[in-house]
Amino acid sequence: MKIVVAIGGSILLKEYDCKKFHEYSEILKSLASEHEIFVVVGGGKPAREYIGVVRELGAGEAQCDDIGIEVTRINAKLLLSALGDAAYQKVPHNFQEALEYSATGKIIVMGGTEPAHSTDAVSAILAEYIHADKLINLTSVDGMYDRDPNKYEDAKLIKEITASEMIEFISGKDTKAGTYEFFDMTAIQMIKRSSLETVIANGYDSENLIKAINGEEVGTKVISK
Ligand SMILES: Nc1ncnc2c1ncn2[C@@H]1O[C@H](COP(=O)(O)OP(=O)(O)O)[C@@H](O)[C@H]1O
Ligand SMILES: O=c1ccn([C@@H]2O[C@H](COP(=O)(O)OP(=O)(O)O)[C@@H](O)[C@H]2O)c(=O)[nH]1
Repeated sequence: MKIVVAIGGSILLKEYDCKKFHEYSEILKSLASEHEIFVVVGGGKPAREYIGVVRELGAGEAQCDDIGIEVTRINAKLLLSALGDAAYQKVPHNFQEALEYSATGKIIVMGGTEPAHSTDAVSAILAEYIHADKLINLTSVDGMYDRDPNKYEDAKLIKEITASEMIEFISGKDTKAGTYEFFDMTAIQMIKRSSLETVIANGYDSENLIKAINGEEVGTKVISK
């Protein structure tokens, strides 16, 4: 299978250390013996901190996004360091480059592309671009809830949702640099139009990636309609 894995910066850089990079590099290498793997890495706390500084310096939102993109690419480089020879050692800056580099047969790792969306959107566009079989989005919570689980103790996990329902849910949410809500609109629209099989799961437990690939019940399944 061709699989796009989005790993939130909140997972890889919860602490500023190499543990999660190592853990994911081992799993991705073993998956790559059977599947074609593309990874999209988010910015996490470092991106939000840098965006905060440049915003204070007077930068507009698109420029703040640009700083965020740079940070996602640094995170992508860190994962490339962990993956070594199993990955193509250059971060694609757009989808065409990602496709080009994948001809090497190696794991591809990228960050952001252009302003006005998050890496969730990058992963969904990439999945459409390369005709992926599956998109797996690994984030810091167990999936999509009926409301923010970090704010509401009684929030309920949604096991299955259609892309159309998600669009309704997310419309009107904040879209400032560094704070693209849980899932951004562009990402969901891509999932809807490309009939992409998508799972959102908790990336703190890297076993969830294997479960999602094997079609076991984990996190939230997004149905593309
Ligand atoms: N309905 C929701 N379901 C799940 N998480 C939500 C929801 N609304 C807001 N969140 C928040 O979204 C956060 C995950 O998104 P984000 O911080 O962008 O992570 P990532 O680094 O994985 O992109 C969670 O920590 C959670 O607090
Ligand atoms: O293609 C991209 C990817 C990222 N970003 C910026 O980089 C930040 C960090 O990316 P991430 O996907 O981690 O966003 P988050 O979900 O944390 O807002 C985002 O908030 C955006 O400001 C962007 O503008 N374009």
